[in-house]
This record gives sequence, C-alpha cells and structure tokens, in this order.
Amino acid sequence: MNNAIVVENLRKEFKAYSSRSGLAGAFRDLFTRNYKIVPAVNDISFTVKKGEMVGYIGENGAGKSTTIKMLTGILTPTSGAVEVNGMNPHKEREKFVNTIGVVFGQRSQLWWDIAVQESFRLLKKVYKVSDEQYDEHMSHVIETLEIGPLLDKPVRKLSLGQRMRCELAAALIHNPPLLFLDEPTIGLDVLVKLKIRQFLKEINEKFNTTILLTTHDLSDIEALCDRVVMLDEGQIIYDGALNQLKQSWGDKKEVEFQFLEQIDEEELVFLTQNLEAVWDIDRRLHKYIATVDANDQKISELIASVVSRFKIKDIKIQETSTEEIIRNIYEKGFV
Ligand SMILES: Nc1ncnc2c1ncn2[C@@H]1O[C@H](COP(=O)(O)OP(=O)(O)OP(=O)(O)O)[C@@H](O)[C@H]1O
Repeated sequence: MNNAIVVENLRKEFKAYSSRSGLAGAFRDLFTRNYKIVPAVNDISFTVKKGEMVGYIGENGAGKSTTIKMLTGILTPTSGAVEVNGMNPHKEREKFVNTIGVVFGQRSQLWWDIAVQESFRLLKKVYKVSDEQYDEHMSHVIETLEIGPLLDKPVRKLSLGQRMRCELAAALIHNPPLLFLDEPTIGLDVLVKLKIRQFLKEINEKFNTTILLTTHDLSDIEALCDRVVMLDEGQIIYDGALNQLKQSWGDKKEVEFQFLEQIDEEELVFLTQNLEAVWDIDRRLHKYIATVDANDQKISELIASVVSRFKIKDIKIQETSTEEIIRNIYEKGFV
C-alpha cells in the first residue's frame, strides 16, 4: 500500500436555506423545506502517496475544509469513497484516529483553561502512548518548537503563535504517519512561520510523514510542497507539480509601466489591446501592471510602441510570481 490518501468521486452536499431573516424565518425555511442542495465538494478524485507533502489550495469557500473534514471522519460524504491509511475514516474509528494528526488553524484542539502539559497528558492517554514513547518523541518536538516554557500555562493565556506551536505538538503526540494541516500558519509572524515550516520539513524527512496542507499563504506551499491540488467551487481544477504550473506560465512575464502623467481612456484602450491582461492600475501613480507574452521580440515591440506614444517614467519586467500565476488561474482559467 503506497498511498496515504485515496479519494474517489467524493461529494458533499449541504442544504442552503433561502435566508429568510430572523429565527421565525429560519424555522419556517426548515419546516417548509425551502432550501437548495449545494455541492461543497463536487465529485473529486485524487491520491496522495505516503511521504508526500501536498498543498491543497483554493479560494474561500472552495471546499477545502469540507474535504479535510471528510478525510478525517468528521463529516460523512454524500457519495464517493475515501481511504486514509488504508482505512475508511468512519469505520474502525479508534484505530483510525491513531494514524492521523489534525491541526485546524481556526479552531483550538487544546483545552482552553488547563495547562498545555495537561492537554498533552490527556491526549497521551487518548492515543495510548507509553511514557517511554512520549518522552523519546515529545522531548524533541517540544525542544524544536521551543514550547518548553509554555507548558505550564493555560492555553487561553498564550499568544496565537505560541498556541499554534502547541497545537502542532499536540497533533504529533502519537507520531502519526499522516498530518492534516488546515491553515496552520494563519495570522502568524514570519519567524514563527519559518520555524513551523522548518519543523514540518524535518518530520517529513525523519519519519516520512505525509502532509496535506491547506493554506492561503502560497509561500508556505512554495517552501514545503512539490505538488498542489487546486480546488474551485468544489471541483479540482489543477493537480500536479508546482513547477509545472510555473512552467506553463514560463512564456508570460509581468510588465509594470509607470507613466509621467495620467493616460486617458483612449490610450488605456490602446494599452489593454496590446497587453494580454492589465490587472492592476494605480491611477494616482500612473502605474499599470500587466501580463505579456514573454517572447522577447514581442516585448521589445510593445515597449517601443508604448515609449513612442506615452511619456514614460519607468518600465519594469519580471517573471510572474507563483502568487500571480494562481490568482490569474482563478480569474481567467488559464492553466
Ligand atoms: N455545515 C455547513 N452547512 C452548509 N454549508 C456549508 C457547511 N460547511 C461548509 N459549507 C459551505 O460549503 C462551501 C465550502 O466550504 P469550506 O469551508 O469547505 O471552504 P474552504 O475552501 O475551506 O474555505 P475557506 O478558505 O474560507 O476556509 C462553502 O460555500 C460553505 O458555505
């Protein structure tokens, strides 16, 4: 068995009630069955190999958390099949939960009012981890994530960055072969982010831990994942190497024109007709940022025509960043 996750035609439908206002409206909707069925996850299929670190990305509401909830057994699929670590997450629950670790960045897994080490102790019991296993594994985790001084503090007294490091440590108490991380670096400062990324790389290398990572921070994905699965309105729109995604855009570059003065509507039409996509305009600074085909001949012709027509202050050309590539895929559907 080489796969950690196998998803086949997975679907989750929710009832979307037509929002009548107030409690009475909500009850009326419920009893009059005034709702539409909306697929949050729409017949998706993908596999993740053991030891892979995969970025699971998509805009708000794309269906990422719903997928993770089905993969961890929190939600039951409407249809389709899921196999995680060779098991159905809804059967053999006790055995199953021992093989996964979960971090939901937006929701605490730790008990709010008790000291972190008490939470750890309770989880150790839940997962039936022996004292020896705990000491051997967790002393390293605690040291690497630098959470030793936090262990006797109640969770409610921790900062977000401190709590997230403790959440990650808690997900690792039983050293699971598979980690689901749903926005683990949300709201964290750069140093904590770097620490968490470094740590994830380390456990992946040391234990061959499989990681499915959901984040809106593409620098997390670039730092950790070779592969991305991209979701849009519940459907997979890209599944492949991050590098390949970049290469498919290798023939495009971004050009920033800064003019000396405001250009008028007619000139803007000329500009948009000659550029592939103008996507950012700062009228105050007379700046226009656009994607162009990276064919050198075409770029120099374009620049010559712009220079002859406008009073130019500055022109900058650069490779399109991954962030822009992905934004453009969502906006324009290019892959
Ligand atoms: N319990 C629920 N009942 C009804 N609709 C739901 C429920 N949970 C999620 N949805 C809907 O399903 C869709 C997908 O939501 P989901 O939370 O999976 O998106 P997401 O990709 O994780 O978004 P985000 O990046 O904002 O966290 C959304 O339209 C959401 O409103």
